[in-house]
Amino acid sequence: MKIKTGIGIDIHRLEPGLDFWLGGIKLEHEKGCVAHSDGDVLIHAICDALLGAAGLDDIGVYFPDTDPAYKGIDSKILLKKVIDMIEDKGFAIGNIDCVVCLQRPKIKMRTLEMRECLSEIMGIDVDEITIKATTTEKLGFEGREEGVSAYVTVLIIKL
Ligand SMILES: Nc1ccn([C@@H]2O[C@H](COP(=O)(O)O)[C@@H](O)[C@H]2O)c(=O)n1
Ligand SMILES: C[C@@]1(CO)OP(=O)(O)OP(=O)(O)OC[C@H]1O
Repeated sequence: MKIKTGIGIDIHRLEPGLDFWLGGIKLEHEKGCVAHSDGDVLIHAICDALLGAAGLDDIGVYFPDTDPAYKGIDSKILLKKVIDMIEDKGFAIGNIDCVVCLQRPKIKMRTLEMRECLSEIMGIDVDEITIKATTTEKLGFEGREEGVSAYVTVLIIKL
């Protein structure tokens, strides 16, 4: 049995008047992520962690932000494509651990919904996905509510 780990980080700018997609669900907030896709920073970090663990390249290589095909795309579609890619290489997901750095809004009451959504796409038990949230105590770009960052580690297994 071969075990591999991966890490993924993504950051997006927050601006007023945009939808705020996070972990596959839409949050109620006056700002949303500036992006080529729907800007789901958590899903993008999960994709990069999975791709890295499987020895593949990063999300922007497979889904370039210059390609009109991905304009406004639902990041859940990209995640499904990444799952297919790692499964094609013979890997199964062990667990995924995530941290979101976001000053506002509070998201902890919605993380179960995110985990359920992601577990359905990834075909893994909801307990294998953990999502933590932290403000940055008003420090840095997250603290100034200029942006949001997500940090993800994964473990994948080749039987
Ligand atoms: N966007 C956020 C940020 C934090 N939380 C929850 O609040 C707790 C306290 O946050 P600190 O930044 O003071 O550590 C944190 O542990 C999260 O449970 C949140 O829900 N949404
Ligand atoms: C998802 C992709 C593709 O639409 O674009 P963005 O939504 O801008 O997101 P980012 O995390 O900057 O890069 C990955 C991309 O190539």
